[in-house]
Amino acid sequence: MTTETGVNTARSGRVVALVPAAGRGERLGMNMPKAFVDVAGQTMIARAVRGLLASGVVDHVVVVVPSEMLESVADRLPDRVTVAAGGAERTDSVCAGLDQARDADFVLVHDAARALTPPELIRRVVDALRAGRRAVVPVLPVSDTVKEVEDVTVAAEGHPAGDAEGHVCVVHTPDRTRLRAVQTPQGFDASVLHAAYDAAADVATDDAGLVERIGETVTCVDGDPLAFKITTPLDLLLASTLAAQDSDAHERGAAR
Ligand SMILES: Nc1ccn([C@@H]2O[C@H](COP(=O)(O)OP(=O)(O)OP(=O)(O)O)[C@@H](O)[C@H]2O)c(=O)n1
Ligand SMILES: C[C@](O)(CO)[C@H](O)COP(=O)(O)O
Repeated sequence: MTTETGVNTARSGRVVALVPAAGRGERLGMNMPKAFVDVAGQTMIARAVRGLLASGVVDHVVVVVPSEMLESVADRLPDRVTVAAGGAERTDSVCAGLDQARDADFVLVHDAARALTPPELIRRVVDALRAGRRAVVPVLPVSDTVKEVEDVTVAAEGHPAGDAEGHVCVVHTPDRTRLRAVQTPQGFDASVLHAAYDAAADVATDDAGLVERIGETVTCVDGDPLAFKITTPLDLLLASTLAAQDSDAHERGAAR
């Protein structure tokens, strides 16, 4: 980035990516930690790490795995990748990774479950950090109408008595043009992420949520549909199909 006076303000510094991969994968229902599930010949965690390294903008990766898998993973790590033991909640796992990223100037936090994230998206996040943004999230417009709802069995007084049978009712329809679905990697100036985690009183569903709570501005860059989170069996089917198509296309290209 260049200012009006011609001074280059691009920020240099070491980029460390944390890959929380210690989740149980309850919604996927494969009876194994989700990050170790195969997607067309490679585990989710291997795909996520390869994408980060292929971006060319990440210096080091810390994968955060269930504690019982620490030793087996440590035995077969590629260069520039280290491992930490995760915790009960995603925020605990990110905290464990952050402890191993004390030398970072910029930190990316990237779900192993977003295994097909294109390297271009990772570069967009890092470019925004280097241009001076302190917290960056990739986002997509929301295509469904989203409702805020309330369980009327636990609602405040004023609802009709007949509603108190476990109905869920709509209380509000937010303006969809102001909503975005948020992906990863989320990128941060390291000092900002450390401050957010130091101040965190409870868990949040994403890292930028903790950064918002300390009053920092979070900047949006374009996300990518391929960075979807593999959460359910349908997501896994989609990811496996896309990844298999991609490797078929590579093989056809190599055979030409
Ligand atoms: N205690 C946890 C929980 C989640 N994660 C990681 O955070 C990312 C996003 O979480 P999610 O997709 O919800 O994974 P799970 O927690 O495994 O899924 P579920 O809620 O269905 O069990 C995943 O890469 C997951 O491995 C983690 O490192 N530690
Ligand atoms: C961090 C995240 O991927 C941003 O969309 C998401 O909030 C993780 O949520 P999950 O319930 O842990 O999958």
